[in-house]
Amino acid sequence: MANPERPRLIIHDFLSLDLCKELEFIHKSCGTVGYRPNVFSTTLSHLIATNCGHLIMPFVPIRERLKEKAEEFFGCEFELFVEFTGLISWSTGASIGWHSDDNRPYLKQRDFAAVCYLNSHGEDFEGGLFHFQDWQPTTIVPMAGDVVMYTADSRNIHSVDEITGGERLTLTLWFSRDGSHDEDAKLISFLSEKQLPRSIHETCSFLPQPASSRMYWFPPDTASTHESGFDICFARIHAHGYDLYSLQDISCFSASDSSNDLSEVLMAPLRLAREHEFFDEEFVNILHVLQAVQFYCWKASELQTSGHEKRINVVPLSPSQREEVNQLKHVFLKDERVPDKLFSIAMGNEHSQQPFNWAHVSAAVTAWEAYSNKLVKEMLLSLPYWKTHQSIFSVPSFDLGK
Ligand SMILES: O=C(O)CCC(=O)C(=O)O
Ligand SMILES: [Fe+2]
Repeated sequence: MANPERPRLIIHDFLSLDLCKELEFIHKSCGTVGYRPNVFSTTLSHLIATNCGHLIMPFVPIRERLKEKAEEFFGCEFELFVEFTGLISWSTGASIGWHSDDNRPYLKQRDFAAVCYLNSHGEDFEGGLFHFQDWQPTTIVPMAGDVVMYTADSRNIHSVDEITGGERLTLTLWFSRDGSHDEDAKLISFLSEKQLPRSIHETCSFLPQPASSRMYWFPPDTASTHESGFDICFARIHAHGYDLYSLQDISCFSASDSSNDLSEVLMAPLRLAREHEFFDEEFVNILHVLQAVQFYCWKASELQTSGHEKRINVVPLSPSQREEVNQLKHVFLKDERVPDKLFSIAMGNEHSQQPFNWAHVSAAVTAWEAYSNKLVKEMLLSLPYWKTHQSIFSVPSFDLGK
């Protein structure tokens, strides 16, 4: 029950499991380094920076529902503003001690928090329980679809236990009463500055572009060296059992040589390999590969039954190609055990448990293009309304001419 001294709210099943899965897809195909050790995040501005502004669309109705709920529950007679929206994943070893969410001078504008759990304790991860320091409930067991809302001040001191296995995922929002911290205005101006396609018919409008400097992860204790860091996209692709085959001559790169800009290789065309063969279709860069792989994981069960008949071209790797594949892996993953531990999918119920089939990967690429195209179209139609109102909202389909 509402306690005026400890204003907090727990709502079960606020988000559908389908939506949780879609947001998981977005995070795992776009996420970058987070704000704490072993934490990864996908902010809306990061999506725009990687030419994936269209992936904001699934967030729009949820942000509205959460804001409405916060205003209703916390009795705000006035409009709240969304100060931050992000997908945040916590891997093995991540935790946070007792704190309030406004506990830094630069966080004082935060008035309320909403944390939506997108996966479940005991199924997708171990550890990671949420605790309030006092008053009920003291412990919240994260379950997909549930939301916890609380004031960001010292009336709601809380902590998160260390994650001991798997990857815990949340959608986290902070709300502010201060309009100068409205995230929407910044996002709209960022979106407007980007070279957006003039129309959906412009080819490749949905192709992602890696933001190189932010896609590289370093373990907290060796932050200044390249020795045990790894590329996040590469690591996620690897965690699903794939390798990458570059069309570039990579013989000049070596794991210990940081004088070459290694990340260039991942910005260039790549092919997807698995065991002793590769799929002879070109992906424009590593983020393109990752989005296709994660889309396959998300939609695996539907793709299995859709009877996709497109001809696919799978080629055996020659011994020298196999060597190049291994060399590339060594450059970008270094010690494979570190990324495998952070992104282990052993606990998840992803497609690793279903028989692998290149035809389904091919079907996933086609389906991913259709999904992305649909969102690009919706975003392009919505943007003029967002600019006019300086607010990101679900434009009624009547206004969009649907
Ligand atoms: O993920 C959670 O349950 C809460 C995270 C948290 O306390 C924070 O990010 O400040
Ligand atoms: Fe917090």
